[in-house]
Order: sequence, then structure tokens, then C-alpha cells
Amino acid sequence: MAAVVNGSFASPIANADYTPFGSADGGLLSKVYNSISGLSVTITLLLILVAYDQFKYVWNKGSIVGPSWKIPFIGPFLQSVNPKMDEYKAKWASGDLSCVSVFHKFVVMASSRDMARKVFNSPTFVKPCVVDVAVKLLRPTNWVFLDGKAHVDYRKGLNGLFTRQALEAYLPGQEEVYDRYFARALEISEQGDKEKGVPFMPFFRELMCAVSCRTFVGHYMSDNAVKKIADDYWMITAALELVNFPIILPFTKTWYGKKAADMVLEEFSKCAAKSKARMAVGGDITCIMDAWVKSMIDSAKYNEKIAKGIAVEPEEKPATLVRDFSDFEISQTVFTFLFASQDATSSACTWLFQIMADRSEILDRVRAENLAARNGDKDVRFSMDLLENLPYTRAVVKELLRYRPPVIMVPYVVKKPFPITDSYTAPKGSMIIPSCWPALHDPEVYPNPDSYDPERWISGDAESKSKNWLVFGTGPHYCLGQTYAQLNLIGMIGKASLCVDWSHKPTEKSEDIEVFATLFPQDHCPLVFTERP
Ligand code: HEM
Repeated sequence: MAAVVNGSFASPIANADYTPFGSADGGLLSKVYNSISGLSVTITLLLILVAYDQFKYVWNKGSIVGPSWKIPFIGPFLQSVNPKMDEYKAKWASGDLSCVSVFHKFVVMASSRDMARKVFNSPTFVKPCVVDVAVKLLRPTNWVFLDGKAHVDYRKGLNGLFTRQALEAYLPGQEEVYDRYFARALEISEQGDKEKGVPFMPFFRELMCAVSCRTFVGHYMSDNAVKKIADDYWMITAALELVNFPIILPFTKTWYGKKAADMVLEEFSKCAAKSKARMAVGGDITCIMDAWVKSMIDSAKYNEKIAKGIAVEPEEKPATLVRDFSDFEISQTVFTFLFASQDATSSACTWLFQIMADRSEILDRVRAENLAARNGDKDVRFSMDLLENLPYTRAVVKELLRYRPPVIMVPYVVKKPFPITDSYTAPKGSMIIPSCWPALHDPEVYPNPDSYDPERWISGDAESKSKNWLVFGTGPHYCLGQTYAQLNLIGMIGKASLCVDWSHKPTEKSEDIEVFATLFPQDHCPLVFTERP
């Protein structure tokens, strides 16, 4: 009978029946021989795998720019763990289409404006790609993972939450938050180092989270819960690394991220229940949840009348008919708004305060415009008319978003072979990443692209270059919150200019960009806030 061979791979020469040098009971020579042959099999196997990995990479790479070979298996994994802005810029400069391969993932970077637009606008071939852990945090049933018609239909039901009328209803809640947080900024500076300033980036993250929570769920959430979400949200961002261990292990970043996400989902569910109760008795709209619940109530009433054969005037028909959503479904969807906005708006807010402090003549113009629009009374509250009639402040915000776009690229996944050019087809399963930065820094479209110049939106022709304006993406997944996001930044900086003074305490890292999901100044923006006389 053949002796038992250890391991799952049973090489014929590792079988003890074959005993050229030793006795059948397995002498020393036989053991050495067996281990050598085991080793050579392992090495051979490894070499085959390395060769396959390289061959597959070269095959996928085809005619586009990229390293001619990859570091076996891992590729530039270490670079991707700690991404550097300069490395991204070098990659974008290397070609309209370029590639890398990290582990088994083949990644195509679409850098030029036209290549990026082509990806954004090709839903037949691509869909947004989120890191695996995002599915665990947002839950697989979340609407953001829908594709094609199902996505378009779901999104239609959300459009009503971002109309002009709806956005107007959220303004009082937002302004309340700014009142409180500007007062806190003064306290922080009062207690902090006045020479070096206090790095305000974490504060701005909390501020943006608080504004979002008020906008999304109004007063259904306590201030303490808002604070807890703001405090814990960075754990969600930290969990969203490109490559994560497939299982969530206790006390790892993904574990803390999941705990924070579960807490947010639970809080939002409670808010949905409260909103339903209040709106059922005719409450007015104060936040996004109210607006959504109201559209459910209106749709249900309309459907009921139709079912009963009651005549309904055409103007009574809701703009979009939506079904009823459970508290948890509402919570999941509203969580995607927080998820999509938190890092991007925190980045924009941080740079905006830094850039205004460094350019006092621009800030003075913002202040003058805001005071004039309020007829000289700085305490006039937000309204859509007010926010829409601040052309210079708007230019300041648009230029900020061009100069330091919070989202520099958006990962998509290729659903079926994607012939992106005549000579290159991105393979199915690869990741394809349209980049927003290069289009927004194209010197032919935005002269002196690395200088911050709001004037290009006033007397220049930047406004007409809409093809390059990729700050909010384009195509079927373009940012749902783009109008809200811009108005919010306009309102925030205009109000800040009237309520407080602030100065920047620059360091040698102030202009260096840190990439943490979005972009931040590497020194986290040391500022000192003071009362306005
Ligand atoms: C300055 C702030 C913001 C920036 C720069 C930004 C940018 C983006 C970008 C680049 C995309 C991907 C678009 C695409 O794939 O074509 C996106 C998607 C999205 N954004 Fe924003 N965003 C911001 C704020 C917000 C806010 C405040 C909200 C919600 C209130 C929001 C909600 C969304 C949603 C829901 C999506 C996914 C849409 C879909 O898949 O259909 N964003 N955003």
C-alpha cells in the first residue's frame, strides 16, 4: 500500500512507493530528497504564478501607459496605502489613459478631460465602484449600489428633496448651526495658542457634519447625537481604505467604522419614525427627511383617490410618485447623503477658510457683497433669494472647488469589455478611475490653473467651460447634492465674513496637500478666530 503523503499536493515523486535512494520505510536520504522535490515544486509553482501575474498585467495593459512589469502580486500596494498628491499628478501626466495593477486588481486611470467624461457617461459599460467595506457599512441593499434603470428610477424619487423650494426650507436649520459653531470657534481660539493658532480641520469636519445632520434630519436628533456622529465619523472615513482585510476583525479600523455606521443608521431610523409621526399630522418641512416623508404621504393620498375612482386635478398629482419607505430604508438613504457629503464638504470648508485668510482683499469683497445684499444689516437671515444673489461669493466658492477639488477622482468598475478608444478596450472587472483634477487644472481652459483667481468666474470665461467642470462628476451618477453643497458653502463663508474675523498661521506645510479620502492642507489649517469689532 502506498505510504500517506503529507499535504494536499501529491507529487508522484513525493510518493514513498518510489524509493531510489533510501529504504521503503523512509531513510534520511529519502526524506532529504522528498523535501528538495517539495521545495522545487513550490518554487516552480510560484514562478508559474509570477509569470501568469505578469502576463495578465501586460495583456490587460495593452497599448496604454504603465510600468512595463508589476511588482509580483502586490503591485504598488504600499503607495496606495499612503497616497501622495505628487504621485497622482505624475500618473495623470503620464498619459490620457494609464494603468497600474494592485494585487489582482487592474486599474485604468482616465486622466484627460475627454477620457474622464467618456467613463462618466458610459453607464452601459461601467458603474460606480465602492471599496468592499463600503457595502458592509452602507448595507448591500442600499440604493447607491443600484445600476441602470433601477438606479435612475430610485434617483428620480430623491430629486424632489433638492428642489429650490425644498432647499429653502432647510436654511434656518443650517444657519442655527453656523451661529453656534462660529461662537465655539471664538472660544477655541480664546483658549488656544494665539501665536501658532489651532489646527481647525477637525473642527470644520465636525461643523460640516452638524450642518449635514440638521439639513438631513432637522431637530429629530439631539445635539448630543449630532456631536457623537461628528466625533465618530472620521472612523467611517478611515475604514474606507482601498484594500481591506475581507473580514471585519474586532478592534480594527473597519470594525470601528462599522460600529460608527451602525450607530448613525440607528439614529437616522429613529429620526425617520419621528418625522413620519410629525408629518402625518400636517407638520411643515424642516429637513430632507420631512420632505421625503411628505412626498410619500402625498403620493399615497393621490394613489388612494385614483384607486377609489375619485377625479383628481392634474396639478394635484405629485411631481414624482414615490412608494412608502420603511424607517430603516429612509435611514440607509439619508446615510448615503452624509457619506457622500461629509469628506467633500469638510475639505472645501477647510480650504475656503485658509484661502480667505491668506487673501484679505478677496475676503473684504465677500464681506462687502454680503453686507450690501443684506441692506447693511448683518443679522438678516438666509433665504434662497439672498444666497442666489451673491455673484462674487459664488465665484469665490466655484474657484475654490476648481482649485482644490475635494473629489479628485471617482472609481468605477468595468461591467463588460469597454472599448474606451479605438485602440484600447478596458477589460471586464477592471477598475477605471475618471480623474477630475486634470480637467480642472488644464492651462488651456483655466489660464494659470495653479493660482486661485475668482475673477476668472466674473470677467473671465471660466463659466462657459462646462465640459471641464468635473467637480461633481457628470452622467447618470453626477452629484445629487451639488446645488445644495455650493449654496451651503456660499452661505457659510458669507455669514462667517460678517460674524467673525480669522487669521491663518501658515506653516511650511500649509500649501502641501494631504490626501485623506479628499484633500486637506497637511498642517490641518492653523487659524485664530477673533470677534469682529
Ligand atoms: C463640495 C461638496 C461635494 C462634492 C465635491 C461632491 C462630488 C461628488 C462627485 C464627484 C460624485 C460622483 C459623481 C459621478 O460619479 O459622476 C458625487 C456623487 C454623489 N453625491 Fe456629491 N459631492 C459633494 C457634496 C454632496 C452633498 C452635500 C450631497 C448630499 C446632500 C451629495 C450627494 C451625492 C450623492 C447621493 C452621490 C451619488 C449619486 C448617484 O450615484 O446617483 N454630495 N458627489
